[in-house]
Amino acid sequence: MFSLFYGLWKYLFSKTEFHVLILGIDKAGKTTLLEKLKSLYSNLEGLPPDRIVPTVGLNIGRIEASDAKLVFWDLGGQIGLRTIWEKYYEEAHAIVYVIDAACPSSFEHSKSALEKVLRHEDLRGAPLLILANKQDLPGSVSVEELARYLDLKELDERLYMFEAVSAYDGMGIKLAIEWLVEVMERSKRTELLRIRTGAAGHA
Ligand SMILES: Nc1nc2c(ncn2[C@@H]2O[C@H](COP(=O)(O)OP(=O)(O)OP(=O)(O)O)[C@@H](O)[C@H]2O)c(=O)[nH]1
Ligand SMILES: [Mg+2]
Repeated sequence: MFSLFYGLWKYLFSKTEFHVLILGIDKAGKTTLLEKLKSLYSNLEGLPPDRIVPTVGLNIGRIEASDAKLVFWDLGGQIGLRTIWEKYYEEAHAIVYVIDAACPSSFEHSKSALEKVLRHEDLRGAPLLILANKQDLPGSVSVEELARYLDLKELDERLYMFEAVSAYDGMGIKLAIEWLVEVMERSKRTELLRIRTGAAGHA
């Protein structure tokens, strides 16, 4: 009986922990973004950009933002590492897709990798935040231009937003995270994941 009430209490009052996948092709700036998030939202000082190396495994970052707990999973974007991405899809509440907005020659590649992500059944209904990163660099394109380049057709009813950011100076990041928390809180996918974890917890 106690465990039933405790389960209900936890369900109603504890903060949901949201799992957010940071994806994008190599060198887009995913790990630099993760480190910036740590600096902006926690007492931890994130690694400076010159200490960050290409990701091979998984980097994890935990922050609290807009009264929610967020766990970020940052994966390697090199082509041979992308098969690992899908192992994390099922448990992800949302996707942050990072694009190097200062490198138009990589847009086609970024677009096809993103389309593949969006087609995956395990990510159905997951809100999508597309970040046009490296806005501190001259020549970086705006979100409008990037959206035109990508011309995504697979969005259906998915909640999504484009945001111009810089993982170096932090531009746009807080706005983007605010949006992310808000949509994760009201997305049907969050409800489904909550039911699934609840059911697993009581099995
Ligand atoms: N100017 C500028 N450079 C950036 C920014 N974000 C990342 N970079 C640089 O871009 C390069 C790649 O950054 P990473 O964070 O390692 O990229 P990644 O997406 O994690 O790459 P993989 O781990 O290989 O998938 C590094 O030289 C970073 O310093 C940014 O906002 N502005
Ligand atoms: Mg990385």
